[in-house]
Amino acid sequence: MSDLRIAVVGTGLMGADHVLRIRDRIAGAVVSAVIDPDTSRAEAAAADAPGARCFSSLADAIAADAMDAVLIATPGTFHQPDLLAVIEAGLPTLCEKPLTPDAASALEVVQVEAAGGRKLIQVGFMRRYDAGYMELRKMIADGGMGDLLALRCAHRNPDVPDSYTQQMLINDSVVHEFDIVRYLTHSPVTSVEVKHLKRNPNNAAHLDEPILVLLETASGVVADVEMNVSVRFGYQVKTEAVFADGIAEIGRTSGTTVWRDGRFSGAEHTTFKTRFAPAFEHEIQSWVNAAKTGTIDGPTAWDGYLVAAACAAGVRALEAGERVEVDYADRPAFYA
Ligand SMILES: NC(=O)c1ccc[n+]([C@@H]2O[C@H](COP(=O)([O-])OP(=O)(O)OC[C@H]3O[C@@H](n4cnc5c(N)ncnc54)[C@H](O)[C@@H]3O)[C@@H](O)[C@H]2O)c1
Ligand SMILES: O[C@H]1[C@H](O)[C@@H](O)[C@H](O)[C@@H](O)[C@H]1O
Repeated sequence: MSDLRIAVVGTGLMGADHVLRIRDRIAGAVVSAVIDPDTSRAEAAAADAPGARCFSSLADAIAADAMDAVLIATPGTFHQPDLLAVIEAGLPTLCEKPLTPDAASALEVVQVEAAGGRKLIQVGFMRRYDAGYMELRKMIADGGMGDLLALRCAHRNPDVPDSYTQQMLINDSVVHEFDIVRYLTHSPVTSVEVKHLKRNPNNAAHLDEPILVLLETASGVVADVEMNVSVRFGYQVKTEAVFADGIAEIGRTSGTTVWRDGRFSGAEHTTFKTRFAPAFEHEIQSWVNAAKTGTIDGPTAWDGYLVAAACAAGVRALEAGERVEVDYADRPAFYA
């Protein structure tokens, strides 16, 4: 079978990284088009992808029949029109998280996809492809450690761009925990509460963080998430699962520890690019394999909608300072 021709939409931090990954690490696919209104970025990405054509809009690339599948890596606020366009064009698509930044526009994507009768949209919740999270999910399902009582999560970023807003603490960052908590527990998030921790003086003036987010699932598991985006010294995503008969922890270090001069030291990641590199690779290879048969293999648009609905409650909880119940639309039979 010939290589899958992928158009990468948005060639910023994430899109440029995906271009290199597809070129160097993914089998059976090539980057055939790069799309960005910022032509210098598109050209820089094209230079990394032999044979790729540059476009300034997805519409132009679709009109030129430049791809078999699409990888959307633009900021979430730009996702919805492109998602509707790829559904209309029948193109299997991997869309970086969030599906869209609000529940109403996410639900519209779901409804349009369902009406078209083909699952074409996969959402980039790459933690589902991380070895640690996969092992933890299995451990929870196996039940060998007894009931799962709680999840204790830390999500720490060294910094964020100037364009990062207070609401993005929830719908750009904790968005990952909204998905993974449901994935780990097989149970939807039903309520959200947010507490402000003591403000970090290192953060930008418009950000009031770190925050502590409490997610409760229908099964009664509470997950607490320390969301902290100005730690400066590293990137860390870790989860401790508290069971009745033991504790499991994933994500603490990136490898070798050294014992020297009476002290232990070890490496820690400084970016999601390395922390989740194997997960991104696993995610994209699975998606490529499925896209070659015209479908997807991972979190669906419905998963993206559920997270968007939970994030909407999260933003209300952040702003109102009170516990907020999540309001979900009924699941269309198409996603049963
Ligand atoms: N899974 C992860 O861990 C992870 C990590 C980083 C970013 N992301 C996601 O990836 C996406 C991109 O984030 P980023 O940090 O790379 O952003 P970025 O700002 O670095 O890059 C975005 C690029 O998109 C371009 N763009 C904007 N509108 C466009 C349009 N309509 N068509 C084509 N290009 C357009 C911009 O010019 C820019 O070059 C976001 O959805 C973000 O949440 C995911
Ligand atoms: O877009 C990024 C990305 O999703 C990272 O995985 C996450 O740690 C950051 O908080 C977020 O801003």
